[in-house]
Amino acid sequence: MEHLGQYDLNCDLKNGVNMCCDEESFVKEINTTSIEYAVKVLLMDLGEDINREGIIKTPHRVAKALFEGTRGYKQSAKEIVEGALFPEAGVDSTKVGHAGELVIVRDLEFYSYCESCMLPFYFKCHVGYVPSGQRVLGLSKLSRVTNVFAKRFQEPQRLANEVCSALHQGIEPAGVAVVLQCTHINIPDTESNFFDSNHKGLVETLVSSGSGVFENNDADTWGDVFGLLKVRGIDKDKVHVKRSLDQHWCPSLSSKIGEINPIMITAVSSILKSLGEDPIRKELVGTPSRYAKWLMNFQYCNDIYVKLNGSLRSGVDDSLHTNGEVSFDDKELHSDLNLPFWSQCEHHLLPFHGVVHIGYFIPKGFHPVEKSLLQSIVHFYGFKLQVQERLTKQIAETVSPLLGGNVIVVVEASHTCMISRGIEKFGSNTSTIAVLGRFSTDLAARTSFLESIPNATSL
Ligand SMILES: Nc1nc2c(ncn2[C@@H]2O[C@H](COP(=O)(O)OP(=O)(O)OP(=O)(O)O)[C@@H](O)[C@H]2O)c(=O)[nH]1
Ligand SMILES: [Zn+2]
Repeated sequence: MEHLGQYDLNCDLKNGVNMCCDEESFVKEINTTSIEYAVKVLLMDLGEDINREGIIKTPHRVAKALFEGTRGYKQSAKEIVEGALFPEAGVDSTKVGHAGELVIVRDLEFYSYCESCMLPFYFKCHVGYVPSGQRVLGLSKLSRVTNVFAKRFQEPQRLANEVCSALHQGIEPAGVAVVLQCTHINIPDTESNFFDSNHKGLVETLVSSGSGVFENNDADTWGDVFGLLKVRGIDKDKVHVKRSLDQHWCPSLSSKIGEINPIMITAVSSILKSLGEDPIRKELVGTPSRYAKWLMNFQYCNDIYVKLNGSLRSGVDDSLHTNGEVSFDDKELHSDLNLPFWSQCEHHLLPFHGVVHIGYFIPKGFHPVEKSLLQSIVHFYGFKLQVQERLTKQIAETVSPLLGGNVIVVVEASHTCMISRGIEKFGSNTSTIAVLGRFSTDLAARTSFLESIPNATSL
């Protein structure tokens, strides 16, 4: 069990500005100039034209998103709790000092910012407490207090400790228990495991924190918590597991950084400072390099032949080009499904990721095109500053001459910019289609391809 850091409730009050205001007034309160300047430096270092249509407003959007995503630094957990404690006697309040029964709110969904790589990470929070002093807290405040600490640069264990400690100090209950299920995007290292089909696109971790009657991992009270979390597949052995120090949560901590332009590192450090963070705080020391390295994955490069070192031709069975002589009746529909991709939304510099499905006709008895070649093309267009419609079109236009001119490409993706901020629609995802040749006129062909796409479990 991690030691509960004595959370300093008063630090909030020093600069506690109630930032639960609407977006308009929020935007007026922040000064985005320095972050916008730093984002322009980063975009230029990626080889981008900062005046091009899709990204001219990106520096402002990124600044706004970062301020929104870290507004917890300016919010006060103490104020949220103070106004929402209600008198309520427990069932057996005659027994002196009876603590009362567990109250737990489950399945609260949030995004926080990873302090190691500055990418948003998703977490599901289950937070409970055992009331004492015949008072209960307004249920929504358990979520609001969690959000104060979520909207910061965080690491899962510290996040759980801070939520637990702030609630304990605010409610003065018999004890608080917090369990977080955290998920972090994990893109392949564009050098090493680019095509590793076992690559896990998301990494997960489970953490907990307890105070008072939950201070001890083996306390009976944890039994009640896990009794109510069992239905979510969460049990004690998975949560109260001792993690070795080198078991990194953030995938960027286990990948080599290599050469990073110091100008980019300075720009990212200035972004952290503008957000009120301290870039020399030990957990943040390597973060500017790691974030710059992430961005370098999406460097501007338009020469697919260079990038795919000429393999565009070698993986193709030339007979696919004898389309003229082979009638469509002698062709069969071929589907290459679930080609993973990761990309970066050019509007917010936030990842969107998912799968690409490619359909085309091949003469009966001929070999389909190497899947790895199609995967290279998908990665080539994915690892750019993109919008999903353009990505879909570029893939279709590039594979079409290789696949005989009749292609359909479907991209299914989840956009971090629509889930972790702005409209915050958890679980939403976007599908886009591009069709060329026969697929643009033949509904039956499109339908039979779309029917071959498996139900996306989670994107
Ligand atoms: N068509 C399309 N839009 C995208 C894609 N990725 C992000 N966007 C959208 O880009 C738009 C940018 O809109 P703006 O109003 O300039 O920026 P914003 O204020 O951050 O927008 P919100 O996300 O609505 O808060 C948003 O509506 C995003 O959803 C994409 O791949 N395709
Ligand atoms: Zn991270």
